[in-house]
Amino acid sequence: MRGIMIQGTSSDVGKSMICTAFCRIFSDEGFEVAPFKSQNMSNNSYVTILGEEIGRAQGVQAEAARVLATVDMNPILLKPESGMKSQVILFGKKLETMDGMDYRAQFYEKGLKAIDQALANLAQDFTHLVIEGAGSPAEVNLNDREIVNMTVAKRADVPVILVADIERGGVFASIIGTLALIPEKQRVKGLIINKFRGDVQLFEEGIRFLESYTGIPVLGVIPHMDRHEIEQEDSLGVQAVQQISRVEHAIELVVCKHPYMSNFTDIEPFLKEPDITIRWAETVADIGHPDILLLPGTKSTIADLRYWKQQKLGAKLSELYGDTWIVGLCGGFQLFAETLTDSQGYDGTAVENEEGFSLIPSMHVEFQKQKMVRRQRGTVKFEHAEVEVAGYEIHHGKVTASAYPLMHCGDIGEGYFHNRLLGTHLHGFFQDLHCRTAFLAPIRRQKNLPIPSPEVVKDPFDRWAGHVKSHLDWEKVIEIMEADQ
Ligand SMILES: NC(=O)CC[C@H](N)C(=O)O
Repeated sequence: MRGIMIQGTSSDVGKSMICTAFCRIFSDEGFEVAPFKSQNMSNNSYVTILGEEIGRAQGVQAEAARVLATVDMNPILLKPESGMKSQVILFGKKLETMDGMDYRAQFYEKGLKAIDQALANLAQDFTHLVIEGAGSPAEVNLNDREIVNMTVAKRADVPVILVADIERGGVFASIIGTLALIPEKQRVKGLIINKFRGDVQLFEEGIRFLESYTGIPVLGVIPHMDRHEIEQEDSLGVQAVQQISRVEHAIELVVCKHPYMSNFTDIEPFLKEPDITIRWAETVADIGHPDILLLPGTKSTIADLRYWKQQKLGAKLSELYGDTWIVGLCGGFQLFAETLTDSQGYDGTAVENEEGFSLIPSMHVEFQKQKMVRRQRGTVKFEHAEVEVAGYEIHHGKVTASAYPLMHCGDIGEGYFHNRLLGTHLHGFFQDLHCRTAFLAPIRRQKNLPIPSPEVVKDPFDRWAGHVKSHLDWEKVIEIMEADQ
């Protein structure tokens, strides 16, 4: 099998997004291509159609490649939770919870085996892979135990393209420093300068310097793209999820930033609405009096509940209730319960009976061993519209409360919607344009904002891939990929 690996000079240089673009371009050109990342560390996961968990980025990249996402595309997923531990997901299934030391000591061999197995499985269905690295490949203290960068490039026997982010500065030093420290430097066959702002021609001299100093071609300088509308995956991307609207009387959306927040990709769809200002609240004092207060998912509901109790969020919620639209997604929804039970600590903190914020009468959450991982769809009745929504669930908590269900999934009620309080276990709820528009309609009406009619925009993958391709020497990329190592 052939392929190409994208490594970065550090985290958040845009590796995932470059891989997404490559997946779409290869797919356009008729390659049988799949994304791959050996190990992800993220609380944003993607649910495959078989109800297994992988990192969101590989799920999204599979969509870009127009193939079904499978667990082989991301065999190892670490989901950080309370107490400095992580839940280890192997081939889509929860294995165990470990701290970092144990993980490193016990998992290395198992991890390598999983990677080889996944690569072999992918080779049966695909001819080419777009492989994403993680963090920096130059963490010299980890060289003998790493299973995310050069180890993977070697095992898959693919060339590497190194991506650097010019926005954060130090682009020359980060490229040259990385090349000086990594093992297998000869695998690096190309460089990409990402997130460029301004006139690319002004960087000509920079390109010449890099090429003559390193002997490696610069394959392209990719200008920053503001509204690409493709989901971001790791928590560094959270900074990007905020927005100041220029619209007068804009809708104010405040998001509670739980210490163990997960699935923040649920908030990204609101960035597509130019009449919404989005702010984060780390403390109750940050909340103010917004139009919408959103409590996202959390890896450790009880731990975050205790954090917010200390902050006296309960009193704030009572003050806002009935006026502000209060939205809880997954763990955020569970916070609205009267009581929560986690006898065995499946959510991270063992407790028999923890009092919740009691916004929903007789709602009780019980955390169960069995993790509910599935895709779900249902019908939601809003004030003036009934919409079909599809999303996915990932939670241990089972909720008992049936009054005012938000939606009907067949004959089963899910979530809660009454008196401007909305809660659901469904991630991806606001991703749906029709659902988002119907939810926002009464708020827009009240604020005298125009209600847009949902229009279908150009496929964001096509737009992003077109942008990347037009700034790359694409023929050279193919040549690098098809050459023998
Ligand atoms: N994704 C989430 O928000 C999960 C909520 C909670 N930690 C559970 O497992 O039930």
